[in-house]
Amino acid sequence: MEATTFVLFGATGDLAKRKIYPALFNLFIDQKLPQFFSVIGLGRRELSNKAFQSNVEQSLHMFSRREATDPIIVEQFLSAFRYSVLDVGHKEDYQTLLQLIEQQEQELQVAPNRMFYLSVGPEFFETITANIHESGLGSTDGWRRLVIEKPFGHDLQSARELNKNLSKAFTEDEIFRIDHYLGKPMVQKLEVLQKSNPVLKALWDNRYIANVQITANEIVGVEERAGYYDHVGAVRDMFQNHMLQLLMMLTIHLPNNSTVDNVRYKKKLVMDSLEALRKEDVGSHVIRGQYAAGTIQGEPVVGYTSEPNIAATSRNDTFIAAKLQIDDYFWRGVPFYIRTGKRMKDKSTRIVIEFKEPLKQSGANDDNALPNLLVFEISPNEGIVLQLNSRDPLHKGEFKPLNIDFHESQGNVPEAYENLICDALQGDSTFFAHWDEVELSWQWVQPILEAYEENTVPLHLYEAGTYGPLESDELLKQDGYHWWFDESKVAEVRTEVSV
Ligand SMILES: NC(=O)C1=CN([C@@H]2O[C@H](COP(=O)(O)OP(=O)(O)OC[C@H]3O[C@@H](n4cnc5c(N)ncnc54)[C@H](OP(=O)(O)O)[C@@H]3O)[C@@H](O)[C@H]2O)C=CC1
Ligand SMILES: O=C1O[C@H](COP(=O)(O)O)[C@@H](O)[C@H](O)[C@H]1O
Repeated sequence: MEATTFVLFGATGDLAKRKIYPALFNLFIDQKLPQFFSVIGLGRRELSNKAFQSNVEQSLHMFSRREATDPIIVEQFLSAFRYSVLDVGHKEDYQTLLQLIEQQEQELQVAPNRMFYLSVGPEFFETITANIHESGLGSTDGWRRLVIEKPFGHDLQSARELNKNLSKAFTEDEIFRIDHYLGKPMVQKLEVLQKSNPVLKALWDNRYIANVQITANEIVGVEERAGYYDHVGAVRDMFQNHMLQLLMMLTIHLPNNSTVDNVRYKKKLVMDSLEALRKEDVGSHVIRGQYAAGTIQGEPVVGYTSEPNIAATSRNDTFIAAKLQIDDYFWRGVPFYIRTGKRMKDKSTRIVIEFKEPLKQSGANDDNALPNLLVFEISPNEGIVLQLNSRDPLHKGEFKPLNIDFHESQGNVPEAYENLICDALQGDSTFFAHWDEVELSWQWVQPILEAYEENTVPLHLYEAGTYGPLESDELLKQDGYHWWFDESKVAEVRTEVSV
């Protein structure tokens, strides 16, 4: 891997501490960092290199999946870290930074490859990229890359504005937009599983698939993020980015030897084929929810509007469920149900593919036959389950579901940020969001944002510790389906199964 200077804006922040340093450490242990690799951390507060290194070390002890117990290894890792004071609006700080980077590149005699990682609030993105451009930091003989964190805009118009401004300093090929769901190992496997397994490939369309359910349930509430969350809600925080990315990754049809460009092109095709939602139809396709007080894992929790720093009158959404249709050759007629919410009963991110039931249609004695399901468990555990119908040896003539269940051992699974940072260092943008996808995603959700803004869609309260408003069940019920694996339904299925 080529020599790299990793320039980290926001080096004293939460994301750096919880995700970026642990990811770099794990990559270091796995020998996946370039031989010549240095990190320059930036922030407004004054810190010596030593104090910065000590903060980084602390974050490893708190958040790394691998223990940072060997002092020699930890010392080697930390020796790559330097700190420089930078206020994003102070042009002179960029000159100091440039001198520091050039001095290091010369001392080490390495190529001037620079990766600028913006782990700061989105309000700084434009100022920082403009200053990188003007200061000469971006004028390098080596490569330069920009890594940015979501949110990429607040709506369609602001996203376009942001992109226009970023494009003044970096080309699309140089911009790596992180969507951490694309770094999750199971999401990265979706592409390979589908394109490299004829058995799945053959079933991957509307002839065999009845419906698809994509769920990201969270137990946590708004936590300390009121200032951010109360302005974005579930639709912007999770749906526009992570959930639509999951939809794209699942539904693209790729050739065996697909390239980054294929993946991006096919994702764009999916988004282009999504049936547009008219503002007046949002009420019949989208369920908006907000959590009320309830009980989670035996503990009482307050409702959203009683959370610290949330106004008692807030109508912000903490839950969304939506029905989408892709109008293309492969998926026409297959409903995709997507939901995500905070303060739900359990933490689970999964995709369930429910297959059609030709047996039912043939009039066979199939009262206890369940549909075939293929389940991708994304988190907290990673696994794949295939539910088939088998013969019940005790009750001849009846079916007995059989689950083929593979779960990855958790210790072996790299964190999303490890995968993504490693890819960005190699210049591989397969698992980063291209501007086309981002723009089309905002375009699709824009009528929802407007309907919410105009309050033309009901806001359903749901008790914390449940699976969201009952209306979300109705969304599927009207098509003859139900959400799989909500706990009560699992119990139902298990009763049928446990003979
Ligand atoms: N935390 C998380 O889990 C996630 C965060 N994100 C995104 O990552 C980004 C960073 O979030 P997070 O780490 O939580 O934010 P924090 O508020 O914890 O950190 C912000 C960082 O920005 C620096 N900063 C603030 N103002 C300035 C300034 N004027 N000049 C220079 N540096 C400044 C701060 O350093 P100092 O005070 O020293 O100046 C600090 O290092 C955001 O875009 C967020 O949306 C995305 C997904 C998850
Ligand atoms: O991006 C975000 O994701 C987290 C959920 O991520 P996960 O990896 O734990 O599933 C969510 O809590 C947060 O609100 C959102 O900003």
